Amino acid sequence: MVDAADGRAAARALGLTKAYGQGDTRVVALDAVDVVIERGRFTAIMGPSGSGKSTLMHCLAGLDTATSGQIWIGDTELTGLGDRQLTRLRRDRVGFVFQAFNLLPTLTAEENITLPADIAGRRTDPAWLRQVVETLGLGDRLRHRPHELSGGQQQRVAVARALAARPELIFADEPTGNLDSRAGAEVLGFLRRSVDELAQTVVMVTHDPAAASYADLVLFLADGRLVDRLDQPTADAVLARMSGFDGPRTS
Ligand SMILES: Nc1ncnc2c1ncn2[C@@H]1O[C@H](COP(=O)(O)OP(=O)(O)OP(=O)(O)O)[C@@H](O)[C@H]1O
Repeated sequence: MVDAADGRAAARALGLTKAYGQGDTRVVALDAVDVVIERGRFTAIMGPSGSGKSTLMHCLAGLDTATSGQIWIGDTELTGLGDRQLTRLRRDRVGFVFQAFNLLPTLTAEENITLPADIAGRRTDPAWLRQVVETLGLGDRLRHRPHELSGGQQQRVAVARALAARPELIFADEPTGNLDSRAGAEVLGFLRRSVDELAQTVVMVTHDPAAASYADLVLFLADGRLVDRLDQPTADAVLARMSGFDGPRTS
């Protein structure tokens, strides 16, 4: 295991606590979480509904701020950064894939992939883009608009968009939630390849043990705490661990 000072950490948190609301309505979504996300690995975050998975991802990605504790991406401490600095950090160093593909319908696949860089006034490295497109099997789909693509292909475009700027970290929140199991498996296979062949770092929140089995490591949350981890997970082993926690979601 890597400790918080290790250079292999793509992101890390120490004593990360996140509370919402005040007084009687106060909810502690994360309770003093220490976590290390290793570079060049595929990490899945699992746990029952309400256990804090999305909150953890949002805090690590700089989309939400901590109530207390510290968070780093690489060597940059997020806690203490202002909104503008956080926005720049997310834009330059983090890629996102969500359950909804969030593609612009009037743009081609290629235009969607390069849109974030275009908006930031930056050129996407053509050699890298070619490699991403090839790895994701999108070479013959670049001129298509989203409605001409299957759900799985649209999500692959969204993954390519997240990879285009060569981010230090990709966060994926239920990336297969809108896909049937075959298309979901395909997208997960491509996320896996982006780690194995493009040396990317992926953190994925999922409810699905089969999806988690594509990861190198599964972190389990329950009631806002990290309660377990599983290396080289299989779907069966993930399911067995899940059944040990409070009220795992079956849907
Ligand atoms: N903006 C918010 N305001 C108040 N409470 C919140 C907010 N966001 C999350 N919570 C609460 O924090 C806790 C953790 O929520 P979170 O969304 O991180 O869980 P999760 O594990 O991602 O759940 P799910 O699997 O259902 O998406 C829950 O009790 C939730 O109700």
